Amino acid sequence: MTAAVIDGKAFAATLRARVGDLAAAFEAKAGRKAGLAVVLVGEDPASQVYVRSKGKSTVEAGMNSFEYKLPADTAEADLLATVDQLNADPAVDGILVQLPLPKHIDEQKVIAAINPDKDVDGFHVTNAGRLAVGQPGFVPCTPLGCLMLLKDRLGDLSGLDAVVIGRSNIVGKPMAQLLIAESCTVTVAHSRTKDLAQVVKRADIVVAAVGRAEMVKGDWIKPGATVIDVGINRVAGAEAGKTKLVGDVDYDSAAAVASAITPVPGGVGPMTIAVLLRNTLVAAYRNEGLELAADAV
Ligand SMILES: NC(=O)C1=CN([C@@H]2O[C@H](COP(=O)(O)OP(=O)(O)OC[C@H]3O[C@@H](n4cnc5c(N)ncnc54)[C@H](OP(=O)(O)O)[C@@H]3O)[C@@H](O)[C@H]2O)C=CC1
Ligand SMILES: Nc1nc(=O)c2c([nH]1)NC[C@@H]1CN(c3ccc(C(=O)N[C@@H](CCC(=O)O)C(=O)O)cc3)C=[N+]21
Repeated sequence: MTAAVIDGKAFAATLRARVGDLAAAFEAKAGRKAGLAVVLVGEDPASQVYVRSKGKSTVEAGMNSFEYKLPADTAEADLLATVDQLNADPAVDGILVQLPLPKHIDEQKVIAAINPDKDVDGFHVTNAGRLAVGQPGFVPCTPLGCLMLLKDRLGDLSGLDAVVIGRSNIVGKPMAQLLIAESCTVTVAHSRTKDLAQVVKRADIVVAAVGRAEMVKGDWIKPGATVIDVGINRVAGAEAGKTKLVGDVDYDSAAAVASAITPVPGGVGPMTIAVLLRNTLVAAYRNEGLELAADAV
């Protein structure tokens, strides 16, 4: 079998277009644009690329982008003051503080400072709790993007065996919550999991969010399974001095057995940004007390 390629880039473009239409409708009703503030502390080149890309997509979708670039030695108190200022700013509907933060800053403290109703990353404990108990709130962008791709491909997920590899607060755990809510039978694997290959072999759905280049091999995959590769790993390329992006899944061997698979790049990554815009739009409607149909976007 040669797996179908799940085109996250194309799906994300469609989602961004829908968000753009609704952002224009929001502006007409509210008399202002929806706004996303992105805060970057330090000069990590990969983070700078993401932040630039987020800013560009935000403006393209007809929303305001407010970028805050703070030096790497910014004091925690000053970052918390910036978050407070954004919490109080009515032009800002969504706040994203790019992670990871420099070592001297307590990430949990910063996330806790964000108003949960502006927490478009869905990282605040209030939103994690809402997801866990099935209340409306903000869901982290990457796992929600993965779920959209899965539902688009498979329709009803109920009764399917899903294995999530990784248990981080930003990807693995919320991904597992979403799949439980879809009535999958969910296994969460991590670095202490025994016989990972055998665990993965059971799965109709494999979500790999490990951070280890090409770790998941084709012979771990059940024939016909759907594989979602969240990993973004920069490795040495074929040409000397050049690098390339690879996922957490060994693409060629997995594509030979899976029925469908996301590529890296062009899979989950573009979905993350599109869902961020979607969450910002939803935040804007809620913050203005305007109706937005649950299935609008
Ligand atoms: N496409 C996108 O938009 C995004 C991509 N990413 C990418 O997704 C990947 C995961 O990110 P994130 O969740 O933040 O990473 P973390 O490092 O926070 O978590 C990695 C998880 O993988 C587990 N793990 C590590 N090694 C192994 C192993 N050998 N076998 C089994 N499990 C293992 C860890 O287990 P333990 O808990 O036991 O340590 C941990 O739970 C990264 O490649 C990241 O770049 C992340 C966010 C967005
Ligand atoms: N508060 C916070 N929220 C995040 O959502 C967040 C974060 N911090 N820190 C870093 C991770 C990582 N992340 C990605 C977003 C887009 C791509 C993406 O668009 N990737 C392209 C390739 C881009 C390239 O070529 O480098 C793709 O996969 O096709 C990847 C990774 C969001 N993150």
